[in-house]
Amino acid sequence: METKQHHAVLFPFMAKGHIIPLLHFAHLLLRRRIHVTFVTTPGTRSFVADHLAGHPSSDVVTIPFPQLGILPPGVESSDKLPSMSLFPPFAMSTKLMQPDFDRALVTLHATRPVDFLVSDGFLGWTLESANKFGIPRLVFYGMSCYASCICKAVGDGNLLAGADLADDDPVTLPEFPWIQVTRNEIEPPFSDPEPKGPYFDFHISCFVSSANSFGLIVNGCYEMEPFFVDHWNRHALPKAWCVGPFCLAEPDNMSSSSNVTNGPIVVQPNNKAPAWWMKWLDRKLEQGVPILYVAFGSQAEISSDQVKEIARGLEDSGVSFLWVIKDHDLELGEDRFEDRGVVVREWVDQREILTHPSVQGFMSHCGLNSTMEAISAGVPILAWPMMAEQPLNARMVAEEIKVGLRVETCDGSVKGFVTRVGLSKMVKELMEGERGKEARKRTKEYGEITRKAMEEGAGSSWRNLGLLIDEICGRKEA
Ligand SMILES: O=c1ccn([C@@H]2O[C@H](COP(=O)(O)OP(=O)(O)O[C@H]3O[C@H](CO)[C@@H](O)[C@H](O)[C@H]3O)[C@@H](O)[C@H]2O)c(=O)[nH]1
Repeated sequence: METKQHHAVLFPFMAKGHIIPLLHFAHLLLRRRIHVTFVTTPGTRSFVADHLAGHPSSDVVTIPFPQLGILPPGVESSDKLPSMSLFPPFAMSTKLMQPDFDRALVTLHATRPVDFLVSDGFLGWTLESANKFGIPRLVFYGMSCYASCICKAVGDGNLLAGADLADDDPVTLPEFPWIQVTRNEIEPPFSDPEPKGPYFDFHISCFVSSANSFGLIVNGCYEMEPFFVDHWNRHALPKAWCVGPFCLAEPDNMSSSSNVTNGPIVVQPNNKAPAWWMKWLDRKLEQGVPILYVAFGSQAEISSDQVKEIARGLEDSGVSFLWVIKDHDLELGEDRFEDRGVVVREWVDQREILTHPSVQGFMSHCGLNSTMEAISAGVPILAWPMMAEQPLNARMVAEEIKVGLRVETCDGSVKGFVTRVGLSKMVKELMEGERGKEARKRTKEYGEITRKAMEEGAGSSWRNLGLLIDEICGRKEA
């Protein structure tokens, strides 16, 4: 007997670090035979469509990105902003998409009733849209429960209120006395002694919408942070559902499936020629040379002085490396690395790199996606957080689950400059030292845990997603 195919609408915030995990999540839903409509803007449509690979149970719907005078025309993804100082107006301008989104939802709902909406935490206004149609909303913030619990503890306790608190003074969290944070580790406006202003109000309205949503989906598994998941679910709303790591979602390449229950499944062959850096990694594997992968996500801003110092530090370390940089023009004199290190100035398939057997370490800014991709590949991290909640992810990595080490800054501040000496010392420690060895062992253990969690049928994340779908779709049908 055929069962009704459920329909989910997914609407990420316009940033690669937010779109990518929801694309992976889309594949998790497609594997459950749920029809997915992915909402995005025209400028990111092809990126989204490529990832969904024309899956017949998926659609891509675009709505225009609002054009505000303050933002450069044509920028529809925060990683394309010329400066992250434009992030607040970029994020706030998404509110102007509501009328178009509402119209899109009317059509979608009339054509194929929507069972639930998954939308980004930054798109708080989508709760109101969903409520108009009685559609339950799941929120995705792209944060671990560890980081969410710390942010909540800091906010609820007003812990950074003291005007005389210096930026690097440690503050102990009463709820988690083994954790200390500094003002420099919390993103403005929340690090201000008295947070206020339109961007603060914007976030507060997003938090309120989030708390009033059906649930929070977490890009991680319960076993990675059980204490913090339980803490969140006892003291905060909405309920957190650990259904990841999303990067372990296998694409469901169905070529034909209008009849979703019994449709033939044809796996499309991967005809892509390997990128030159993957061939380089293969060669290094044959030579038995371990590689440090160096990358800082899609939107980190690093000064050219700092980039040049990274080059010197990598050179001094004697370690072999593959370094992806966003700055296409900066002159680094790469020839001096000879065959020991390569610099890639293109978009790479990061997961493909991290799962290559020659990659034995990852110097990372600790965006949550990169963190989860490294852990699930069993690659230990050299944490160098740059912005957003990355300092908290770095704490989780180095102190809580101990799957990595941290770079040393010249003044001990999380925002401090990293010299060639500090960098090469920690690179060597990660790749060759005892602490690196210990972190590698623990990362492999956590990698195994994450893979088990995602196992079809038995894994905790797999089962959680099943329970969530039953609950949310059941509610709709009741
Ligand atoms: O050449 C590249 C560069 C990046 N990526 C991918 O892009 C994503 C980047 O995400 P992430 O590592 O989380 O970094 P950001 O882009 O910086 O992510 C933003 O979004 C994350 C999720 O909310 C937050 O944790 C970060 O702090 C925030 O900066 C990852 O999946 C990478 O694999 C590639 O595949 N190829």
